[in-house]
Amino acid sequence: MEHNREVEIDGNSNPIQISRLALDIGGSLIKLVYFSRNSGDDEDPPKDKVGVSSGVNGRLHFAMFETAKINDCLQFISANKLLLGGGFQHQENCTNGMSFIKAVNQEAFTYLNGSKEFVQINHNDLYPYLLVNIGSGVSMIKVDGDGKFERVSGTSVGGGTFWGLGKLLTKCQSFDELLELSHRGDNKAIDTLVGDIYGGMDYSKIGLSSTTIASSFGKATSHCKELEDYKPEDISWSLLRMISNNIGQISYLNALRFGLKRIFFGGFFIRSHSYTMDTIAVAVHFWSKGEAKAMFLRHEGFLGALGAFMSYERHSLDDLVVNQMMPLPVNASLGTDTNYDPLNGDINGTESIQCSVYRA
Ligand SMILES: Nc1ncnc2c1ncn2[C@@H]1O[C@H](COP(=O)(O)OP(=O)(O)O)[C@@H](O)[C@H]1O
Ligand SMILES: CC(C)(COP(=O)(O)O)[C@@H](O)C(=O)NCCC(=O)O
Repeated sequence: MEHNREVEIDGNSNPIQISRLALDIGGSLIKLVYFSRNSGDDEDPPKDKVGVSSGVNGRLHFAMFETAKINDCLQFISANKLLLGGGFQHQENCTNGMSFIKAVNQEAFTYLNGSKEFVQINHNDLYPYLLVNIGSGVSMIKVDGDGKFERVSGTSVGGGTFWGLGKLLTKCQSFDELLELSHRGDNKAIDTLVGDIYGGMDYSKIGLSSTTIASSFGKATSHCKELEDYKPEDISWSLLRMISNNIGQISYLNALRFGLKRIFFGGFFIRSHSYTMDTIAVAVHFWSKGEAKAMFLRHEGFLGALGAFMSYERHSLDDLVVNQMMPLPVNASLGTDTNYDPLNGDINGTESIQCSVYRA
């Protein structure tokens, strides 16, 4: 079922036609992806002599809401006249969403020593890979080809654990606040390091440096300290490292199990956060001795919604072409922020990119 509505949301009172909307309702967050075609562009574009359509030009929009505040989402859909139709979330959609990386440039990247390096995906050399979706919990999916996948593992220690434990331990009121705290944290105050056990020295015999975490939260066992004696920023940083490290390690073990060299990490837990990506990338590099690579995605949190979007009955997986990978924030405050860097910024649910949709 398709819905086309005239709606004015472009700030210039130009009508924007919303052609299709996909929704992924997760344990923590609702993700929305919708396409608005340029005013004047025909929903049924002409075909050439051999039947190839010229495509519909428009923008692909991304939006995110907390699942607990589903009414805000419904209000957004209603206010913007985005009528719900067709999108629904299930495991398959996560892997369908991965075909987005084939449609766009500068979507997948590696993260090492604090810098992103975008990787041009070679379609003939994409499979097999491990997809690790870090949402409320974590799912690990071995992907062997288009539509060929198997859930091989998972762990309940995921994004919900970080946010849930972090909220209890730091009294933070939002996920963003908790993440922000971690920037100022020092895990030495809470984690027991190898050096704490071995008199400040590396344990070179077994290849562990003095700064390696020997026991996450190990110092919190101290009898003379209570929760109030620890800084919330140190707790946040230790928690983030513990969870990211653990996911990195389990991911590597699963990659090893199936001989996979490439691991893509998705899910809204990552939020393009430098410490999170760095910890995961270092864990994969460390455990695989450099054999396996951690890859991240610019639209990491939207794989399920993109999968639903790309599963539309009348649109095959290959019919989305992002012809200009220049994201423009739809959010007015971001739009006027001259420091906003679309390739490095966190897509916090408000972004749109130029694209064309082709009929299969
Ligand atoms: N604004 C936010 N509010 C709550 N959680 C957030 C937010 N931004 C990122 N997260 C993280 O993202 C996780 C949810 O990721 P997501 O991929 O949307 O999974 P789900 O489909 O289970 O909702 C949360 O558990 C939390 O760690
Ligand atoms: C149940 C889920 C697939 C739901 O996905 P989510 O909403 O967390 O993105 C996921 O939370 C999960 O795989 N949890 C780990 C379960 C386990 O293997 O132990």
